[in-house]
Amino acid sequence: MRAYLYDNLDTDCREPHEQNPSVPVSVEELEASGVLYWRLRDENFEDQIDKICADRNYKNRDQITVSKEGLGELFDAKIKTFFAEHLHEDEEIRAILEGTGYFDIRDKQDRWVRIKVEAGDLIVLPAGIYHRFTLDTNNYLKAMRLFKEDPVWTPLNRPCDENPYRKAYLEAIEAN
Ligand SMILES: CSCCC(=O)/C(O)=C/O
Ligand SMILES: [Fe+2]
Repeated sequence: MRAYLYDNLDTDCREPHEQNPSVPVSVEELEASGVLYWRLRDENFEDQIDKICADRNYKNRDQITVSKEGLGELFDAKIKTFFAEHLHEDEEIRAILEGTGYFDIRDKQDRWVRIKVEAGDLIVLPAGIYHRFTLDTNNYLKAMRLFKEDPVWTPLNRPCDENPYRKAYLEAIEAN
């Protein structure tokens, strides 16, 4: 995982969009925005996932392959939905199994922070954070999705600042 400020250029979102010079964002700075990150080791990948699930009460899991082959005729629509700035009323928890991609999150100052993920990365985006996702130019990512009960992945597109989960998120990071 590597995180940095996004350059905000209006070109292909699958390009890196790293500023020049780059402005790196640390795991601690991501945590200040409520984003959690783990690096999972190959040797005991499953054990580490199981432990995080037990600690954080994630009871269920499934997998998604974000690629033309994996999503078939839904591919174009899904890619568009993923990259529209949105929030969810539950955490978005993804363990990357194969491939690469970018999660962009809005930090406390409402700047886009780009998080490059690859196999072995586990990321938790809190409920209420504005974010988006895109593949990179490799056009392939396979992820495990973890959730507590039933998944609540309905994307609520910005603006939805009156949403109670948005308000709770802002209060939580201010208190942080
Ligand atoms: C990498 S999983 C697909 C992206 C997704 O589920 C989502 O909600 C993006 O914000
Ligand atoms: Fe999302």
